[in-house]
Parts: sequence; C-alpha cells; structure tokens
Amino acid sequence: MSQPQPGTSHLNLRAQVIRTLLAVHQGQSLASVLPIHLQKVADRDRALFHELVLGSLRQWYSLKSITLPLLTKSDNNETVETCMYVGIYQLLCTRLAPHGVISETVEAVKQLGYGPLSGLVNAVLRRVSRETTHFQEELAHAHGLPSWLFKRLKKDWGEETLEKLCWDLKQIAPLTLRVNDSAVSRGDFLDILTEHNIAARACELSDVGIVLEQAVQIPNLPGFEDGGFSVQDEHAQLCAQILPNLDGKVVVDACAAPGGKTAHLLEHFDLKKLYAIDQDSKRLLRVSENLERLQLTQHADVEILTADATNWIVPEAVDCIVLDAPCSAIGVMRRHPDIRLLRQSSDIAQTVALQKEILQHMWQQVKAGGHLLYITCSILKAENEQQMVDFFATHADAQEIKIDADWGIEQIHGRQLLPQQAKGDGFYYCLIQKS
Ligand SMILES: C[S@@+](CC[C@H](N)C(=O)[O-])C[C@H]1O[C@@H](n2cnc3c(N)ncnc32)[C@H](O)[C@@H]1O
Repeated sequence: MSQPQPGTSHLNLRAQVIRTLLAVHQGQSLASVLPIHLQKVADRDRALFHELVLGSLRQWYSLKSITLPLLTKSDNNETVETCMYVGIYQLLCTRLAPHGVISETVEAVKQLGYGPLSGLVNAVLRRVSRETTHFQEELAHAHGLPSWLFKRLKKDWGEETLEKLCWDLKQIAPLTLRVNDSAVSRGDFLDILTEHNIAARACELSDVGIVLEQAVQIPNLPGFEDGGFSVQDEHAQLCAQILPNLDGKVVVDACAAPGGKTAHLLEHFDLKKLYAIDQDSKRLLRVSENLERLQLTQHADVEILTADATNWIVPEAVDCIVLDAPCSAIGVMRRHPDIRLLRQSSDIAQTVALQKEILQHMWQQVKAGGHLLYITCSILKAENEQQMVDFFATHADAQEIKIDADWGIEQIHGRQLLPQQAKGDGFYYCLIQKS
C-alpha cells in the first residue's frame, strides 16, 4: 500500500504522536523532530503528547514483541504497526480510559490514510484491553532492546545482570540537580525547596546532588535565574569527586558541550585556566550560556573554543584533561529513548575508533605527572574497559590511578556504573596519570 501524504491540520493528537514516532523510526533524532510536531499540538495536549511519544519509544521493542504475534505477514505496514504500539502503550501503561484510547487511535489510523486497516487495529486493541493483565506481564518480561544490543549486553554483563539491566533501561530516569555550591550549599538549597513545598532528597553518591521527587518546571524552581543549580544526572556528577585537586591548575575539557562538566569543574575547583573545546559550535554556545547563568566566568580564565580534539594543540602545558568522549550513549537511553531506535550495531566500531583517536592525541598534551580522566555515558565494554586495556597496552607512560569508591563495578581498568531505577545513568570513569 502506498503511503498517502495528508496535510496535518486535521490530525488528532494520536496521529501527531504516530507521525513523530515514524520520523524517529526513519532515522531522525527526537530533538530534531519534536519541536516541529509540538508546534501542531494545542497547549493543553502537550503533556500527553510528550508522555505518549517518550513512553512509546521507551517501550518500542517490548510493544513490538507483543504486537507481532497478533498480526499476520500480510498486515506488515510500518504506520499501522506504529498505531498499534501507541494504542497498546496507552492501554497497558497509562490510566487513560480504554474506550477513548481505542476510538482516538482508530481515528488516527483513518486520518493517516489507512482506513482499510482500521478494523484490524480496532480488533487488536480490543483484544489487548480485554486481556490487560496478561499483556502487561508480557510487556514487563520483554527485554525491550534491539537484538544486536541485547546480545552485546549479554556478552558484556552476563545473564544475571542482564535481566535487571534491561528492566532498569525501560524505567523513567529521576530528575536530578547539581547544586552550584560555589553559590549555595546543598543543605540550604534543600531548605529553600522545602519552603516552596517541593519534595526533594539528597543524592547518595554525589555530594552536591538532589533528586526532585515531583514533576516541576525547571525554570520556575527557586534559584534557577541566579545560577543556583544545573540539571545533571547523579552519576555524571561524580566527575569532580574523582579528579585530584585542580586548584591553580591548567585544565582542558576536551569534549565540553553543552558544558555540564565544564561548569562543575569551575564550581568545584579554583582553576588557573580552563580550555573548554568541542567540535560542535552550536552545542558550544550552550556552554557559554550555562556558565553565564551559573555566574562562573569571573572565577577563572575560561576559553571556549570550537576545535577538533583529534588534532587541536593546547597552547601551554596541561595539568589535567577531562575527556568526556563521544560515545554510543547507551547508558543515558532512559533520558533519550530515541537512542533505542537510532543506534545501530555498526555505529559502535566507528565510535570506538574516534574515541581512540581523541585519546591518543589528547594524551600527548598532558604534562608529566598530569592526569587524564576518561569518561563515557556508555555501558558497552568496547568503549570503556576494552578501550582502556588497549590504551594501557600501547602507552608505557600511562598509569591507572584506581578510583577508590564504593559505587559501580570495578573493571580491569576504571569503574562502571550501570543505570539503576530511581538512581543515575550508565557512566564509565577511568583516571590515568602520566609518568
Ligand atoms: C558526551 S558529550 C559531552 C558532554 C559534556 N562533557 C557535558 O558534560 O555536558 C560528547 C561531546 O563530544 C563532542 N565531540 C565529538 N567529536 C569531537 C571531536 N573530534 N573533537 C571535539 N569534540 C568532539 C560532541 O560534539 C559532544 O558535544
């Protein structure tokens, strides 16, 4: 069946959700398509639109695994399958009334030009709504990953860890703040939140982290305009705790944008000089904006530069390089559920090669006695432990400084944090010193 190209003004909310999901399924990032589709959604429907798009992506492969057995080969149609995923997601994962879900989703099928298949969608959704408990169990047991990733994670972490890991990757990540303790202490900021009746708790691992226990509009939180805090995952906040004391030192943040760790370095240390580089000039603008809002530019000599970390030469001797390397980002899939669809098996080798190239080049810039902290938000060993095994095997002047911590999983080199429910994302850290 050829795909019609209807206009969008008449589309209901479910049809807008389905079009957004189809765009991601065809390879576009959610960040690029969301603003376009959101424009067409009434203000009152935006929260539901977000919930349905993000939720369907988070459960995509789980929904697929329970939908396909309900279809025959001749029913094979990308749009209609996506309609079913959205319908089933609503029936199994939301409290929306089933009759409304079914009629709105079936109407979307017709609006998208697949009227002849609307009876099939209607029948499938009615069956799921009659057998909710059975299908909810099936959804919960599905691993919910593309098969290449499931196999890789199984090889890396083994059967026992895998089941919980797959489940954790399907959960919604907590909303976590990093308090700018150069402006306000965490205790005082928690008191301010309490005064505003905002439920929050201190993080366990990060000494400047706070988990918000209710949904909030970030710009409306007290202290936002004055730079009292940033939004940052708890495990990402461990960077400053792992580094040696960098007061008075020259530091390079080699892949800096959008500046989460750059800002944390400036909040935590009294640096002599900080070079924040990234090859993406657009993303780099956000580093400047963040540092300005957090009022951090006056503390140190900060230079923000568009540069390629595979060949940029630092103009002076460097005490420390923070290398938050480009990676598959599998560890932050809860916050970016489109990664589940977009990332391909063939991307990994390319990413590992780029990380290696950046590492090799930046290592040459570290002075004797200086440090490099290698970080990724990946949970694949190829990008982390194995990357470091290869690095130490080929760099006799590199010595690992073991991270003395009670969090994460000790690796041959470095420590790995896996995403955990109500806790942080998947991150890897390895601290290296030059002899
Ligand atoms: C994981 S993100 C960095 C996140 C950042 N450190 C933070 O905490 O907000 C990786 C960054 O590497 C940048 N990048 C990729 N290839 C690069 C290269 N060859 N040179 C410099 N930056 C690069 C990307 O543009 C991206 O901003």
